[in-house]
Amino acid sequence: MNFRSAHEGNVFKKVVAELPGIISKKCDGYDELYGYKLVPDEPNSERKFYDKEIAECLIYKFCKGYQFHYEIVVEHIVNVLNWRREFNPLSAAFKEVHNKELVEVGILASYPNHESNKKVVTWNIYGQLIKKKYLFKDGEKFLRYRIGLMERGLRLLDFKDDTNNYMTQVHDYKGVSVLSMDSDMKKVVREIVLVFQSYYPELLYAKYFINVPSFLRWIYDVIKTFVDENTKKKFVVLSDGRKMAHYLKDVPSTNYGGSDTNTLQQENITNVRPTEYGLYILEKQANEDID
Ligand code: HEM
Repeated sequence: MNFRSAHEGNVFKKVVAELPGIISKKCDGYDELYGYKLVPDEPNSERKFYDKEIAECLIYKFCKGYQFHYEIVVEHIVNVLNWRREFNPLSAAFKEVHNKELVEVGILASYPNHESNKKVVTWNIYGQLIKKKYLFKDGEKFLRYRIGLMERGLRLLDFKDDTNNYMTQVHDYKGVSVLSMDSDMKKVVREIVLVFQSYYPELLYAKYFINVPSFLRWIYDVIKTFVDENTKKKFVVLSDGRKMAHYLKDVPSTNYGGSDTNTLQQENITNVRPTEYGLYILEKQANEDID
């Protein structure tokens, strides 16, 4: 953790110290973030889930993301926890069964030899959805699928490791044509972009949009209007997908300019498990449902 001034260090300490009270008052006690417990366990609790170092790394991300402005940091943590309590992203990631056609286009891969924060890559092969517009009709289902993928991707990060605590994402738009984006799609895209911006701060390192022909740049310009400045700086648009190899050393398959003959599907990490605390929350919810 780096503090550029005493003020930053003080804000961080204040957030850590006051968070238990804030969460119990403003989040109905919901203290889970990306599967980790943000506040210490009760002294008499049977099971212990709190990992001080991880919790502080996560709180530090919020402080950094909101420029160590105490009120804004706290407001965002409260919003994120309340959103998680309602939306239940752990369920989207580890319990719900998503449409097979969506699952097929989201691939999680890990490249331990890559440079910092390019070690975990989510590939979204959205070009393959072009003839499947019906998948965008139910925006909620699409959103739950995409958030589930995001949460599972977060499990591959190591929040204690500065070289692997952000993720990289790739959108492959191969096959997308001029008349490809209808209003259902636009609505879904907008919603996901806003959810990522509001509830997943300081997690994206770089985002590549590949196989985007020049006549589709207008879509980029439209979507960019609802993306915040900081996120936009992380975007790279490439017309030729093979150029990906300039940005990710070990890219699979020659389609992305790599020498590896593996396909993306072969690299896909499917056996991602929830954290212990995530599992505990899911089990508790299941028991409450039975009651
Ligand atoms: C019709 C085909 C397309 C589909 C199905 C599609 C799908 C999506 C979806 C679901 C998202 C939400 C964010 C995510 O899942 O990571 C998204 C975001 C985005 N897309 Fe596309 N898209 C399409 C075409 C394009 C094209 C041609 C461009 C041009 C570069 C583009 C640029 C973007 C940008 C800039 C974002 C915002 C990313 C973010 O804020 O994280 N999209 N798209």
